[in-house]
Amino acid sequence: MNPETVELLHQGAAELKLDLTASEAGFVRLLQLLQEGNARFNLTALKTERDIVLKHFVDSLTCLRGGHLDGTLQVVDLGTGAGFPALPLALVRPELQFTPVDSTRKKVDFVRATAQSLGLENVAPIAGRAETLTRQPEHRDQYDRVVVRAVAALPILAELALPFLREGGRLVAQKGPLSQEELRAGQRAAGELGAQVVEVEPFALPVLGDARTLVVMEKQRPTPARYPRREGVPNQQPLFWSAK
Ligand SMILES: C[S@@+](CC[C@H](N)C(=O)[O-])C[C@H]1O[C@@H](n2cnc3c(N)ncnc32)[C@H](O)[C@@H]1O
Repeated sequence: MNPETVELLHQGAAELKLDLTASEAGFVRLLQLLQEGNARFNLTALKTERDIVLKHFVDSLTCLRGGHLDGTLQVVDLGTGAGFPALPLALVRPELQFTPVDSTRKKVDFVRATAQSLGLENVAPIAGRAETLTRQPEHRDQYDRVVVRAVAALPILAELALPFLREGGRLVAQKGPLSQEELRAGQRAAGELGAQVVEVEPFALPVLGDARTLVVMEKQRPTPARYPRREGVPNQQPLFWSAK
């Protein structure tokens, strides 16, 4: 990582009130592993150091806003792709135990190998679809948090994520700008699935200023057994949402 990019990483983190001195070497290595992975198979559309550092690393760290990930927690990263937001969060929060989930085995293999290479013992990825994993007793109602970035519209996320959570657990969804329609559908879906939207916080991505929204849902009752519907249905027929 060139010195200007290292500086941007620290500048972005400082806007989030994070000190990355202890984890800087991990981020430098993560960038290298991502670029090597990209050369072998197309892992992420972002290729430049600056884009990866600001739009993957710093963007992932914004999930820490609001303190929803404070403590010793079991956290699913739903639709982790190449490991976002789980890998940057795991680098700065060793007390969080991450289960990154993705339906694409190739991506999960990359995240596992990368976590091993970084010496991250708090990352244990699994391959599978949320609709199927949350039908398994070892994954349903088990986790304290689900984090998610860039996977689907809110009502779809609610159906895929809330079944992972224990009562009192929270879904922390990092989104772009949010329409009133999507928010309303998300609120109705949350209610249907046993949860409530407890926070909607618009903010600007550090350094770049791009619009982001952190949406937090808290699970208050068990999710009805009929959810999630079978694989693909939450995306094809989102609850309370036709604008997709
Ligand atoms: C656009 S990528 C986002 C990756 C990553 N979260 C990020 O922010 O860079 C969405 C990922 O979600 C995964 N995904 C979508 N639906 C899923 C489901 N139902 N269960 C598990 N993974 C899913 C896809 O395979 C894909 O890797």
